[in-house]
Amino acid sequence: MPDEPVSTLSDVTRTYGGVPVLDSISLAIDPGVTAVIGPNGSGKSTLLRLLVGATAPTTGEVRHPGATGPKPIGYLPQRVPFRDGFTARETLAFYARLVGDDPDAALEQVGLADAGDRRVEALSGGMRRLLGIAQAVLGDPTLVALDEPASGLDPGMRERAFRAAAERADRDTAVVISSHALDLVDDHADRVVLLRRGGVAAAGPVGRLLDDHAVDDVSGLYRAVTAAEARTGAERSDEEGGDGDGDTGSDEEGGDGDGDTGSDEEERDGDDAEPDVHVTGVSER
Ligand SMILES: Nc1ncnc2c1ncn2[C@@H]1O[C@H](COP(=O)(O)OP(=O)(O)OP(=O)(O)O)[C@@H](O)[C@H]1O
Repeated sequence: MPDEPVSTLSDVTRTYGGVPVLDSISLAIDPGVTAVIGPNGSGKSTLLRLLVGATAPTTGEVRHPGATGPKPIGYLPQRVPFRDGFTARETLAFYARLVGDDPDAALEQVGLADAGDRRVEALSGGMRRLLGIAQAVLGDPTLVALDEPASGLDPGMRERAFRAAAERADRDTAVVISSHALDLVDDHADRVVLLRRGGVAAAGPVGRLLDDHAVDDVSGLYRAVTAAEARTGAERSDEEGGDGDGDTGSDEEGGDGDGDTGSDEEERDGDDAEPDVHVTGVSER
């Protein structure tokens, strides 16, 4: 395994309307599959956007010491903007030409070989997602960041999408996947980053985190960490005479709220009343 991580975030804060969405995060992204999990609105998409350079940090630094090659970074955004009027194959061929890759092999890999002649606007939402994954991994990037690749896919396809993504990871390549599909995270992730209220609540190899928290799977880890943090928040609120935020439930099934609709200048609702229970600066290194 190379000594240097593929990417690093050093003390990164990202604010919207002056409110930190991610607060002083430090992470090293090593080769392998890293799953970014956490409740709706915890900053998963923002973390991926920061990683790929789609959003600039407000403070701190994102670096890519190990991301190399003609296309160092591949990215599947939460909503994929393909241009209408072209077929799936034509769409991929356009991007494939830029990096000398084979569009048909890419279609095959995500299970869209039979849909190559269909226009992108006629594809189902799930098929567009698969096409987005195929586009993201064209050119064999060293850092692949996929935002909710399994969202909207049927059981067979979500497994296929995750497997296709995970297979990209090797001793040089990091695949970072944000997802609410904790069963797939269990099956395919080497490491987990669990975001919670703007901070990294847990990060590290899956096996080690499960041992540390005495749980059997990633769902158990999610529940253990979010419940422990909610308790901490309630304790703090008791001490401060407040009422806590009572956010103990899992948001895994809370749909795929995208929270990614506005410009960076857009103001969001202030939530300053939330107890500040971030565990920041957890690094895998
Ligand atoms: N461009 C933006 N302008 C204003 N606020 C934003 C912007 N992008 C994200 N946010 C806010 O940042 C917070 C985190 O959003 P983000 O989409 O990163 O969370 P998430 O964990 O990916 O959520 P989900 O699981 O619902 O997709 C949310 O409160 C969201 O409203």
